[in-house]
Amino acid sequence: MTQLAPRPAALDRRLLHRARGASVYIGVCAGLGLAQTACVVAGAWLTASLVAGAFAGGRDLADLGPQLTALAAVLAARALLASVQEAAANRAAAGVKSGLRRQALEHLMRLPSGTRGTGETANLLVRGVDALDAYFARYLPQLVLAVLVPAAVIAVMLAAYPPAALIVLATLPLIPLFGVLIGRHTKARAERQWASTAALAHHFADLVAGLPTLKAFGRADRQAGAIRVTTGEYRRRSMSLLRVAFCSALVLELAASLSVAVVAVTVGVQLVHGGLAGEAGLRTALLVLILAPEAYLPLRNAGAHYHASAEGLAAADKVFAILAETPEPGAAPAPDAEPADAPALAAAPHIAPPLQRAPTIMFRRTVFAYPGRDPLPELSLTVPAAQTTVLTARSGAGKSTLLAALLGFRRPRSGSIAFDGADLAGLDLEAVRRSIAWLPQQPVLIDGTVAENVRLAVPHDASDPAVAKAIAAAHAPDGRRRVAANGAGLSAGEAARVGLARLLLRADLLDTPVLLLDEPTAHLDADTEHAVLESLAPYREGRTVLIASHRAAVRAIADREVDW
Ligand SMILES: Nc1ncnc2c1ncn2[C@@H]1O[C@H](COP(=O)(O)OP(=O)(O)OP(=O)(O)O)[C@@H](O)[C@H]1O
Repeated sequence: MTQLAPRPAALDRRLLHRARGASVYIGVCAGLGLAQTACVVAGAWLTASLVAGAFAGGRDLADLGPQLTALAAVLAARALLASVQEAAANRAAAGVKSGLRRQALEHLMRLPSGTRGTGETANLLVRGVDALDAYFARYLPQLVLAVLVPAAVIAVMLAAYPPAALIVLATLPLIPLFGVLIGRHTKARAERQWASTAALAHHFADLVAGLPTLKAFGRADRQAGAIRVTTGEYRRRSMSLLRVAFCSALVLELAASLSVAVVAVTVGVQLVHGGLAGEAGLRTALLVLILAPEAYLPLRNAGAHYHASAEGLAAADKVFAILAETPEPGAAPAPDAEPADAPALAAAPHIAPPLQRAPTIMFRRTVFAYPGRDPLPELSLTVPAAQTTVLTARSGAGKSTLLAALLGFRRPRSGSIAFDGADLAGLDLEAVRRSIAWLPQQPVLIDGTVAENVRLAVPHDASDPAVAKAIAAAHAPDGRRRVAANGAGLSAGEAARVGLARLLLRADLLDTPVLLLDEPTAHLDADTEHAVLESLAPYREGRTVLIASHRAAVRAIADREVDW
């Protein structure tokens, strides 16, 4: 599992920079925050004037009518501003989240494949990024208010009753100070909690995929036990994070309440001793008493929401770690690459055109190695142009690895691969891939019809007759037949033929000079195998074809067989 990157600052610049519209949102927050601050001060002033006028000034309802109306208007404006704020926050959060997901997905497509867990990545981009709601919709607006409201309150208090302003000024820093101290403690817990969420997602994804096998071997109950352990760990860590969040809220609440109490006692003593006398004195005392809690409220809220947004920030960190990973050489630039990416793109290999004719493919002293495994034996091999070569090496010798390497999905540890003498490492991978039609050993099938699955073979939309032709040539099931995710609903042989139809459609529409087929007839009966190989014959003409197979019928069509 990748390590979490360092914790982002309270106001995460990368997040604001990466997310289009986020800076506009901060501007909107600031504007709304200013208006809300004005409402807070005006509301306090009007309430204090009304109460002081009624009790110390002896004014009746008719006298106080205009002020009452003004107070109602201020309260209504405050409620309206809060709902506008909420709407803007949700809109901004939705935009930022979809932007981050899009950037991460586009970047993931440019990274070497097979390097990260599916469950973990899906969890990060769905649940993790969703957790940013708390950051954008609740924390950021409170952060803006936490700057504006205390400043306004202190300014008003300085004018009305300076001792109260000094008390607020002295005690206010306690809130962020305690917040930071507790926040440091939260950091490690939030990271651990995120790690256990990721482990849980990974475990679930694996379990669901392998459930039939586990049931067949009577291991499903054991897995339930493993899930119990993982969920128990997740629950323990979530509770521990929540405990810190509750304690933090309590400490901040306590600090704020004590500070307000000090202000209240000071004002009360002045009222008793006549320091604040008459209607004006009562108005000042009430104004200070009403405003004092308002000074602490946004800071306390910002502290509380920071904990709620910690998970989203930890997830954003991981998304940035993905965005910082170096794309594979020759990967297409991101559609909206940031200006900062420009030098890296300028240094990308020369963009070569797709291979124009059937190439000779050469593996020169190539060694492949998987992490934690002994390297596969060194291999030198020439695949002649416009011929069909069948790889018959034993199972596990590295045939699929070889085919994947031609697509740039695996890179040799040493040695080289060349198309017509041009080293693959120096070619544009996108262009090379456009020149190849590939049938993997287990074609990935998506939820949809057979025809929709076949259409995936080409980047643009293929015509119905072209799809139908490919399906017929591959002897694949009817194009209208439904396929569930992962090919559920099709037999292994049918799934393989849908994969083959993809290869044929791609070869037809993109005129790819190279065909790579990994065990194309592994699940087929002799008659269907014969029919499929016959259909393949015209597509092999004038193309460099490389097939991994041990089947006698496939070997029979080979111009050349290679074993090692
Ligand atoms: N992702 C991976 N991680 C670790 N080892 C791998 C990975 N993929 C393949 N291997 C190992 O690399 C070796 C070659 O695998 P590969 O699938 O290329 O063989 P193959 O000749 O195609 O086998 P088969 O005929 O059974 O399909 C095997 O020992 C396999 O266990």
